[in-house]
Amino acid sequence: MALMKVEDALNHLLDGISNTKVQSVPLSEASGRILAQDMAATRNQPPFDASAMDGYAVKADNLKDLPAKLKVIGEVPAGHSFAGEMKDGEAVRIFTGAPVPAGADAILIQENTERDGDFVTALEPVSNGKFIRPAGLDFKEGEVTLTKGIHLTPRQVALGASMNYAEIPVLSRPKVAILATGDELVPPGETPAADQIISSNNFGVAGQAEQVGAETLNLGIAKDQKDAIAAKIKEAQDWGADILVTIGGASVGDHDLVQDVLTEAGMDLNFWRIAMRPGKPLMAGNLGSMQVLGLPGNPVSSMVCAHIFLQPLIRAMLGQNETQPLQTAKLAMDLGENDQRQDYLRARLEKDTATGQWIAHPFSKQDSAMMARFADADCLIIRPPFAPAANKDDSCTILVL
Ligand SMILES: Nc1nc2c(c(=O)[nH]1)N[C@H]1C(S)=C(S)[C@@H](COP(=O)(O)OP(=O)(O)OC[C@H]3O[C@@H](n4cnc5c(N)ncnc54)[C@H](O)[C@@H]3O)O[C@H]1N2
Ligand code: MOO
Repeated sequence: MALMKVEDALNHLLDGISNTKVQSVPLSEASGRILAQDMAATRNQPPFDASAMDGYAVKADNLKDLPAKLKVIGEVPAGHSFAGEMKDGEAVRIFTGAPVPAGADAILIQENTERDGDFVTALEPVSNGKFIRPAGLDFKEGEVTLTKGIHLTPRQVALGASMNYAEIPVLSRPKVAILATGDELVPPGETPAADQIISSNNFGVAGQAEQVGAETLNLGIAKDQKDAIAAKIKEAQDWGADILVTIGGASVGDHDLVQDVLTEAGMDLNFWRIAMRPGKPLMAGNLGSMQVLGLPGNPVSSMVCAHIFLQPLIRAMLGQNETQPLQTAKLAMDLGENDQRQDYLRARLEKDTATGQWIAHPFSKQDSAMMARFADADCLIIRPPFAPAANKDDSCTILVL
């Protein structure tokens, strides 16, 4: 079977993906979510002409000849209104956020006054409208201030609150169930037998899924037995997974059963085996409405495939279709010519202090089982299939991790 190009596989995977599942969440849970509908203000903000300062509501014309003595006819704190109308020669004591009394057209800050009993003397002039926030200054009723599809930041959540929404309609988080497979695996914290290792990939993959907005379910570890794997697939379906991610058992060995079990359960295979390194045995398919992504078991392979395939899939389900931005760096060493598989070389980044450019140092060992090296990497150097040999200082394409 020929290997499929990464780009073609990604196009197949993302073709027709969307998510129309919408839920309402309280404001306290809205930050970081994707807004599912336009949101219009249900009121003006401020809802009235409001004082921006602590001082006196005045008529600006009364302050032409200074000092000007005005009679203080009342007081209006925030949350209260002044009943009645102010006339020439009068002032109302006012505080920040309070509605401006009828008849007043400016706020004189208290620092520019002298108070004496029921009278206040203005020491400075004030222009018409000074320190008054007109009704609707911030936003007006009916105005769409939050548009569908945005990634809600804390600022936008605060805006939603000030528009008087207690809940916000957001796209549901894609549900990603993650299954590790293999007789050799035990969960972290247990005592493995001499021939066993610790299952680690599922935690890294879950973290990557959550990073881009998914909800995850750790299905644990299935032994290399068909019925054990089948039971876990059923568990994913019962949970309502949008995506089932399997880890391991994707290759061609006698104990690589995952694809067989999925096929027996009714999966339509989308693609299998990609021209990439690491990640060659990657598989994708559909089991009913559930997307299935079969990641290779080697720890670095599963993590790189999650970057290149799982994260874009989740993001597409959240309507976020732009691709991960790639950058360029200078190579710190010569590289030989590449074969048919697109290479993702683990590398450390260093900043050239003279030019400000990134310099990428590929690790000398690139074994896809070496998680400690991968954890230390800053980027992946992407080398297309059949890339010619490259020299130190040549430009290279990197994906910053
Ligand atoms: N004859 C061939 N053999 C292999 C090929 C091939 O094309 N022909 N491909 C190789 C490549 S490339 C990869 S990658 C691996 C992937 O194989 P599987 O997806 O079947 O993975 P496993 O065999 O189950 O495991 C590989 C390796 O990773 C460890 N592993 C698995 N799951 C976990 C986990 N959850 N946490 C930590 N480590 C895990 C497992 O113990 C193995 O050491 O196949 C090559 N073989
Ligand atoms: O290409 Mo496989 O994904 O090691 O290491």
